[in-house]
Amino acid sequence: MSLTTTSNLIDGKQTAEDIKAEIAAEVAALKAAGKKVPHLAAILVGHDGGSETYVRNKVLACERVGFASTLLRYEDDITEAELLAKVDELNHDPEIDGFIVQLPLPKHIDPEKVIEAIRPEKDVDGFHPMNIGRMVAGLPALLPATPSGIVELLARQGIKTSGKHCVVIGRSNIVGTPVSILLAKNLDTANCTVTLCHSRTQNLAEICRTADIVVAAIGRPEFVTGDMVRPGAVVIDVGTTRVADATKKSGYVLKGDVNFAEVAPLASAITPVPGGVGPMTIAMLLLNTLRAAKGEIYPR
Ligand SMILES: Nc1nc(=O)c2c([nH]1)NC[C@@H]1CN(c3ccc(C(=O)N[C@@H](CCC(=O)O)C(=O)O)cc3)C=[N+]21
Ligand SMILES: [Mg+2]
Repeated sequence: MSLTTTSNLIDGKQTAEDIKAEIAAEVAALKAAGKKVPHLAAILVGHDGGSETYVRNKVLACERVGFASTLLRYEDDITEAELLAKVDELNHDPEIDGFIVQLPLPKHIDPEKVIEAIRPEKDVDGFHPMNIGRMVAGLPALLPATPSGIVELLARQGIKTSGKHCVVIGRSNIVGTPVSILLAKNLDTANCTVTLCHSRTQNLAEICRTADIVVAAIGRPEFVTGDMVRPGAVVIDVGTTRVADATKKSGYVLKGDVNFAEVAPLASAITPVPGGVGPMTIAMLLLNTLRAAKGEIYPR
């Protein structure tokens, strides 16, 4: 066993802690100036285990940085009309600076309708078409948290992106599509050449092997295998799927979209699951809430 192992692990947890410390300092300054602290609300419908964990982590993160937070819980038989009414209450509540509706929602509720009902100024998930449209147009916007977290993580790790070929796998509205747009932008932290791959892509493995940076956002555990990654590539794993495991006290293990055992030895840098992209998502949600509270994007 070597005593001088250098790790290629990208520490998303620590980077998220750094961002939270910066936010906490700003909150302290707001407080000192006699201003109200940012207030995030989260709507959670039903009892999905993953959603419970993520929302709990978001509330804990609010406490950590000095935000106020409110968790609104509803049973999964809430009607769409009732949920839309709750959204509108939050839209008009001057105490609430930003809020999210945790996804997925029960099948009888149309998530697009709920997202469109959120006032763009309070849409700290950055999912509203107004924020997506402004992002695409390069206008100031509340950016979706996972995509902006990935860009921020690469930047803070000193990973060069300009001119690099980035292959994004997955085209969801939440991750794949927006991260491909952000990474292609003419920004110091982006400027990539982006290829967006999905379930209909031909020669996926071959395309992946041409990537300097791979972003895996498919939602299928261990989808990216060693033969798909060029030695020296940077690998960003967005997946967090709970896979049943009777040997664990929780009854499950968290699996990324990357076969870590095969890919980590090849990669120049790789995000672990947990402790990679997930904590960054939460840090960027807090940053959006701070921006919303300060009226940075949509002046009040
Ligand atoms: N309206 C909405 N906004 C979201 O941002 C949103 C959503 N719905 N639905 C689901 C996805 C997923 N997501 C994660 C957030 C944190 C972790 C996270 O903190 N993960 C920890 C591990 C947590 C665990 O132990 O399960 C980690 O990777 O280290 C993961 C996933 C936000 N999402
Ligand atoms: Mg993660």
